Amino acid sequence: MTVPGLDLSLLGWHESRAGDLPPGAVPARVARVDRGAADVIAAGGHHHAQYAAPLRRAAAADPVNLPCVGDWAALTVLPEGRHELAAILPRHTSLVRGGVGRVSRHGLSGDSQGQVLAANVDVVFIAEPALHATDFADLGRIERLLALAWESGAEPVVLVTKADLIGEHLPGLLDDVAAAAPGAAVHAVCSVSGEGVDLVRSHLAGTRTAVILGASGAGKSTLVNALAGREVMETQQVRAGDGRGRHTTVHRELIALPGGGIVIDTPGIRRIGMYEMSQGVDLAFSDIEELAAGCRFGDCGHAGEPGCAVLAAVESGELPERRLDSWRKLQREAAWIARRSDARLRAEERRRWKTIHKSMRGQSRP
Ligand SMILES: Nc1nc2c(ncn2[C@@H]2O[C@H](COP(=O)(O)OP(=O)(O)OP(=O)(O)O)[C@@H](O)[C@H]2O)c(=O)[nH]1
Ligand SMILES: [Zn+2]
Repeated sequence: MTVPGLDLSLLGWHESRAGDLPPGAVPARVARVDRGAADVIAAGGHHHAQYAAPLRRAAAADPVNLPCVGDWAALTVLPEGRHELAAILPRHTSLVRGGVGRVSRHGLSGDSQGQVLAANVDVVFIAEPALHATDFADLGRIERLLALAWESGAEPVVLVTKADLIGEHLPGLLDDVAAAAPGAAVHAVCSVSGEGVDLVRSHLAGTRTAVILGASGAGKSTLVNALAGREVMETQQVRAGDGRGRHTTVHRELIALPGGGIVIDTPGIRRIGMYEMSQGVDLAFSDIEELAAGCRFGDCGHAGEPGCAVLAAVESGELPERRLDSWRKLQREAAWIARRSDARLRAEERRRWKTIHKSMRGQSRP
């Protein structure tokens, strides 16, 4: 008897990961997470799987260990037929958001440490409309999202969406965007006419996984639909226990595109808050880092010191002053986030020592 199986390589599975699986487990990709459980896709089909005890313990110790969309997991079947996630396989990349101080009832993310929003992402698309309201694309927002993208370890690609809206100004805008995005590809896209959609698709070749970041109204959903060639919100036939069909509407957060490639689209990624991004900021502003190497003083603050190559580049017009300001702002933001997580670590350390001291005092009492 053959069980019709899904080809997991279409979801980005590589046999090289098989060695990470514990014995008796099969690979499954996390399509959506709930408290304490996840919807996963395995070769045998879709399953709703609870987290096994060791996974719950690891997640309680550090929420970074919580399964997230895009994770590859080890799936096991319990004797009573229930599915369980035994472990998360090592992540190649992760989009991490700094702690939000949320206390969950089940203690799975009961402190304010980092939270992984998506894992094993190869490409981060940054969608910025060519025109929004009355203004052109916001270069500062592109730079900020680029810093987050670089930090994740994935390849950043900037998409200037709604390219149809600015006509002859497009080439000039693309030049400005390219200058704000050193090291990243920049494409113009119009999801309505389909122009540029193939360029977007080319970054997904070989079943790569992407996320799309961008402000509300940037055209993310329209682009996903253009890539998928259909409405992604779909009505799916689900077999109920009594064998009769029933209809449910599922919004999948992990979308396998018909032409190959996977797009992760979650509300959490859409609402971008604070992430750790100090390394990402350095990478997003590699042009300024390079210029700074030419400053006379190694610790130059680029604030009027003699022999400052960065200010000289602003003076000559090589570096837009806007970009220097944007860099300063993001560096301050990154430092603030880093300080905050340091303070959190110190507070935790203090708590731990307090507990240890308490128990030691208890022991030394006669
Ligand atoms: N002219 C033009 N309009 C577009 C294009 N792409 C999207 N739009 C329109 O822009 C609006 C917002 O698009 P969405 O795809 O919903 O934006 P989104 O980024 O998913 O927004 P959120 O769901 O709020 O995050 C819609 O009215 C779209 O029809 C485009 O290429 N050209
Ligand atoms: Zn300098």
